[in-house]
Amino acid sequence: ATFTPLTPEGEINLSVIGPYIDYLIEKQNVKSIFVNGTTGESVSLSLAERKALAEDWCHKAKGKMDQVIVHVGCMCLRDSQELACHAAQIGADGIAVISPSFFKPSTAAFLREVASAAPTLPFYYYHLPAMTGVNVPVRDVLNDIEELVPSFRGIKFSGCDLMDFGQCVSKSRPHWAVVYGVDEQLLAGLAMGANGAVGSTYNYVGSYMNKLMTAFENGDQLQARAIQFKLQELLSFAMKNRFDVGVNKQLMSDVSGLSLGPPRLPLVQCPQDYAKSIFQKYNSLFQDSR
Ligand SMILES: CC(=O)N[C@@H]([C@@H](O)[C@H](O)[C@H](O)CO)[C@@H](O)CC(=O)C(=O)O
Repeated sequence: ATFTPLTPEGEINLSVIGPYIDYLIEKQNVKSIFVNGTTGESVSLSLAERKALAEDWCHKAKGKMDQVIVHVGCMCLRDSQELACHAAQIGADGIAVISPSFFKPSTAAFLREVASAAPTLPFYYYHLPAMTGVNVPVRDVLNDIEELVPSFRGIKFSGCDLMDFGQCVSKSRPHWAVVYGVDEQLLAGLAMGANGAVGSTYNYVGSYMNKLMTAFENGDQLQARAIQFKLQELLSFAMKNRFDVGVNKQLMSDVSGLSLGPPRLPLVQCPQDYAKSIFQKYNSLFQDSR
């Protein structure tokens, strides 16, 4: 899940996107990206900014990355449809939609209507209950979902309810992706059957977490756990203080050397002292990961 590069003045900074893609591929072994999601501060961006970013990510990742999934969720159905239609025009590999969260849905009709604006694009439902407050079990959303949304191809599950996640895996079809999005417990998601991962921390621990996935596939639980525990140690250090997109983005800038800029209000920039201490913690845990 990519961060959105901003200039120090807070404007979107497209000049960073090319080097950012190269960094992810070369240093983190990350082959696919999820843009304009939570990490990308999509809810703080205008439609015009989201379109410009999506276009640039798709254009610059072409021939380099396997997939660019564009998140098009908005509070307003018409806005989501406009972004979905735009994603199809710019050659995105798929779209994802988070549930609207002010007026909370009781059916999957919103998903159906967004998907219908880009019927040829693979469609993913993005579940993030801690942020949206939409706690409808995803296993229920999946009932007859392909009749409702013929382009449905999977779930990005960023919740902690592993029973619900397991039920999604159990109900999934072979052509779906069921990817897990709580990085600090990816191993549990893999044990439950996740066939991929999307998350913010893979920006700077991607190569490491790829090793976790390989260890898991090889049945090396001790190695997989050791890697998971390191990420947990970094995040529990950060969460004791503050760990939001502002802090996360600063850490990525420090690790990668890319100038990702500040977050946009209402998020605020990470204080310098704190940025230093979290970067030190990162280096003490992951110095061999870059
Ligand atoms: C709430 C939140 O931001 N969750 C992150 C996680 O990667 C999260 O930052 C990580 O697990 C640390 O808690 C992702 O699930 C979000 C994500 O993939 C996105 O940017 O759309």
